[in-house]
Amino acid sequence: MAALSPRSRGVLWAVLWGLLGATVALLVVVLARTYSVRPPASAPTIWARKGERHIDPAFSPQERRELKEALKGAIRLQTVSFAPDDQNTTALAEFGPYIRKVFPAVFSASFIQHEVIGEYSHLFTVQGSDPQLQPYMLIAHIDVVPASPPGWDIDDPFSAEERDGFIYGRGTLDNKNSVMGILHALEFLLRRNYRPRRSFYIGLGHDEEVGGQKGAVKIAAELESRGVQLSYLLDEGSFILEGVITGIKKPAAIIAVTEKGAVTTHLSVTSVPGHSSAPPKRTSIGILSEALSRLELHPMPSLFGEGPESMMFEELAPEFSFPLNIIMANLWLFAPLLSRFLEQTPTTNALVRTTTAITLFHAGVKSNVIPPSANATVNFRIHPAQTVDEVLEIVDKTINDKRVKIEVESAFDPLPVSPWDDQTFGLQVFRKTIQDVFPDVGSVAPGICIGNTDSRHFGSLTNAIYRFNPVVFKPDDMPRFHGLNEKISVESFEKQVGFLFQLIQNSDIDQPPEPHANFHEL
Ligand SMILES: N[C@@H](Cc1ccccc1)C(=O)O
Ligand SMILES: CCCCCC(=O)O
Ligand SMILES: [Zn+2]
Ligand SMILES: [Zn+2]
Repeated sequence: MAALSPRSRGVLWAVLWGLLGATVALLVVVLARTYSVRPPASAPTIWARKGERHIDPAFSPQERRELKEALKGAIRLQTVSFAPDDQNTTALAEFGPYIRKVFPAVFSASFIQHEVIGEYSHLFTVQGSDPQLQPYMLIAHIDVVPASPPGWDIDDPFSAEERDGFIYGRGTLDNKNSVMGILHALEFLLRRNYRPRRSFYIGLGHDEEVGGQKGAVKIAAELESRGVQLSYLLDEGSFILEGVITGIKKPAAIIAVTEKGAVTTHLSVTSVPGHSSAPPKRTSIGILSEALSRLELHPMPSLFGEGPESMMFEELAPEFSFPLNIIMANLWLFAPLLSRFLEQTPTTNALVRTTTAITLFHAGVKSNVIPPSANATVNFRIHPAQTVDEVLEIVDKTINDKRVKIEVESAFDPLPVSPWDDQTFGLQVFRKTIQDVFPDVGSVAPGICIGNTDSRHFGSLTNAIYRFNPVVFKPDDMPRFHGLNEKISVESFEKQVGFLFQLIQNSDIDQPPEPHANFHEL
């Protein structure tokens, strides 16, 4: 220091003080955002409804047996979708008579209209006593993805076998639990002479797993032709996460306010067939395999923090203990650090970037014939901060091989982000109902549905589209989706029905009182 000229010493002191000032300022901002982050808006304590008695979701032992057996019967109907034009239509056709038999009150109520749409989908219109109240909609899907016995703990994925308190079967989580849960909640309310004030629709699509073009699309078009506008729509797509988000102790209800986009590409390479005894330097299989490997080895760029995923972590910040709470409340600063951690597992990596999944590969005709062609399908689920066009441009640049033909089978951009503020009616109802049925849930936060759902077809009927099933979801549940040992505990299913039983009643109030107001019993 002494060796420096007075002028240099002055500059150095200025720099040091400047750095200190900047550090202090940064610290103030970081701590202010952490500790001033609004605690998760808790639902109103007791939700008063004008002049109506509230019916508690207390189901008799007989009713609990009944709802369990009804779900099992639905699982046993193998309503499998293989492709848009390849479904088990026999089972789909049986589903209508089945629910008519299981839900007599729903099908006989004078104020409920049932319609079959697109041959195998179902639309119920439940006419409320107060036509002034804007209707809402609950949707779910009847169809399931295929399942075969190898790898399952039970003999038959469609047996609905009950074991250790769980009902096993394809569709127990995705999504017959919601189909049967919605109808059973309504059935139990009707048996208690309940008539809703606010009208609502129930839409049960029969081809969600293959895009929904014949079910949900037609239901939405029919309601649009009737001029229907919805106060909110609730579909599958997210859960009550327990032990899934590292660093959070209490269960967190994540309500997906958007869903990723998707693009399904078909890659192909053609070449001249010939005798395998005199092979060319490269075959179509080798060329395509190399292109696919490039896609897998060069994941899409991290966009973490540029979409609504940051809302989720900021809303959850108070649930984290120090120092994670500081990181979550300051993603503007720590997003790169957090994304490195999140990309370690498939489910959270799906929040960080557009995902790349090579799902089909067909090539070759015989072991001694040079393959005339090689074909592959790659399924991308697009991060909310990216578009179909941007993804396709990156795919083209990554493959960088004119011998590989790239075709788009289907594509749609990420969905709009639904409202998430204290004034949003649906959100108020969800918070209240979650508090009613899952009092140990520590927070309710917005999220992204990493898969795609039928709800994306209803954007012309409302902008308040939410994806959430009130089922506690643990780390070992994700692989069950479209995978092995799909199962739901009897307790979880009963609570799902209880949630829907409450949701219908809680949706009956006029408009939620100002948020954070004190609510009181009647
Ligand atoms: N829900 C399924 C099927 C689906 C695919 C693409 C669009 C819509 C639905 C999925 O997310 O994979
Ligand atoms: C939880 C994500 C659900 C995606 C929609 C489906 O696979 O039916
Ligand atoms: Zn599915
Ligand atoms: Zn589903």
